[in-house]
Amino acid sequence: MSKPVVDYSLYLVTDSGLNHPSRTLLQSVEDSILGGVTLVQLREKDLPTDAFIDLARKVHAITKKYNVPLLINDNIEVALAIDAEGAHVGQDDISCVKARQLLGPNKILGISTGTPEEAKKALADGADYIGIGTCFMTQTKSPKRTLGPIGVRTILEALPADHPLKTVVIGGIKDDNTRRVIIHSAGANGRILDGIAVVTGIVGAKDAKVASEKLHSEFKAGFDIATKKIKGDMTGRATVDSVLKSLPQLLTTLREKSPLTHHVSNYVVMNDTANATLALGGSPIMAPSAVEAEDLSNVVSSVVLNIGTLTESFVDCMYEAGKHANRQSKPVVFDPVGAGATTLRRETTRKILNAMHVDIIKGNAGEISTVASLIGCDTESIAMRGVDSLGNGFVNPAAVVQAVATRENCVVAMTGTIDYVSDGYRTVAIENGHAYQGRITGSGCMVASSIASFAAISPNDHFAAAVAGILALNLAGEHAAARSDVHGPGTFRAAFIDEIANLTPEQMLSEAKIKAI
Ligand SMILES: Nc1ncnc2c1ncn2[C@@H]1O[C@H](COP(=O)(O)OP(=O)(O)OP(=O)(O)O)[C@@H](O)[C@H]1O
Ligand SMILES: Cc1ncsc1CCO
Repeated sequence: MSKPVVDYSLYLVTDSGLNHPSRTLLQSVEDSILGGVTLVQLREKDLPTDAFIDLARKVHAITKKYNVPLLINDNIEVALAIDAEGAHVGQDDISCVKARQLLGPNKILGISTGTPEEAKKALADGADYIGIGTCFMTQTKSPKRTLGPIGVRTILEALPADHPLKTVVIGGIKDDNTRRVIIHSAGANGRILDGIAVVTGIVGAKDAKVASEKLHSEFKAGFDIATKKIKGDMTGRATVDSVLKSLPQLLTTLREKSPLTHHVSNYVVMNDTANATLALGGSPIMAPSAVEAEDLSNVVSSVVLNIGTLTESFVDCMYEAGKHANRQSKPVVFDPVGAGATTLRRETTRKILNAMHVDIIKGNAGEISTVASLIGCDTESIAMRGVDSLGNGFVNPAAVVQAVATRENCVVAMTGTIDYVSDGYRTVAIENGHAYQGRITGSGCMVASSIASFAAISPNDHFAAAVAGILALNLAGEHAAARSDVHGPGTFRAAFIDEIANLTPEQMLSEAKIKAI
């Protein structure tokens, strides 16, 4: 019999210890197949061979009924005894080469990998697929360091794009992280994960069929978006020209709808960001407790996460708020304040980018540079901090925002004398604003709030939201600085809030100094 063609998209890995007490493992397997599982691995670390064979036969009877391949974990003897479709081995089990010899050429063989080197070796040793993990911390595995989508991407990028080796991700994959794992791990070489391997999310779920259906549809949604990302598909994105024309209407809509934004922000700027949000026409709620983040996610229209004054409780709240905003498709604006300054800030920034999908990253040049290095942007080719660097520290700032936006599949707004915004497809430079903005604390944080208010009313175009958010405050900055009653940063601060409120939609068009790049 020739090797079966495998659909890796939803791969169930069983674990009797984690199986929901309301049903047997066999029921879990059948329900999950009815819900869309395309491949099953029977993993029984503690069963003696005879009992393992017995259980494997029963599972195989079910999988065969639905034409779903069954792989046996680790034990090649069991795989051969029941004529399973293949086997999966770990790094510490029988070697891939030996397993292939025993199984023959027509069985499916997979191996667990956690580094680019292991992945390349698996390819050379004749594996059909690799399981890449551990992606997130799980009940079954607690490695010292998890890969996160960024680590998964590094492994995908180490593999040749055109080789038939398939890839699945494993470790803490759930319905609420599947989509972003697939999108974020998509490699610059065009490699997209072929599937997700799930343990607890299915066998431990109350209803294995419903859980599988949800996981399958999240995988498909993520795969479609990742494919578009890889192809650089502009479908559905307005041109820069039409975005600029839409800016007055965006301000009008914001004022009509007055969207509520959940701020998990820092102690220094909380009051100013709340007032700036109100002056613009939005509604702020400053809520740093993780306990109310889920409730709030039902009523807010966007979220700002700001790491300015980092404490453990702030971080907990950011994870909760981000996770629930993702679940409800509400935009998340991330402001990695001082991201490069300390290990805690770097690590928190890395964890936030791994733990949720951030729709818009807003930062100054230093912060965006830190993000770029954390996510593995090719810093050489985007020419960061060169000798001829411009005011904001990059030889080519537009290339930096474009590269980070492409890699994270989000919008990046980099502030400074000139602001740069990109979604990876469209990039602009905004030349409005006044030096006084750089002389008061929190002007960047207020920009994040403004972007979040606009993102709430522009859910399908966060690029337009970021451009509008920056422009609105920069115009207010120019107007405030020109006032005869402004004599320095103190009077500017008050006048700035006034001028945010006084800004007219028409000025968003007539005074904008925005260039497409
Ligand atoms: N010299 C300047 N000329 C024009 N606009 C400026 C200038 N300095 C800052 N701005 C504007 O101020 C806003 C905040 O940018 P900045 O890069 O200073 O933020 P930041 O460093 O993150 O601030 P903070 O950490 O205090 O919140 C942006 O809208 C930017 O355009
Ligand atoms: C000054 C300062 N310190 C932590 S946060 C903050 C405000 C700028 O974001």
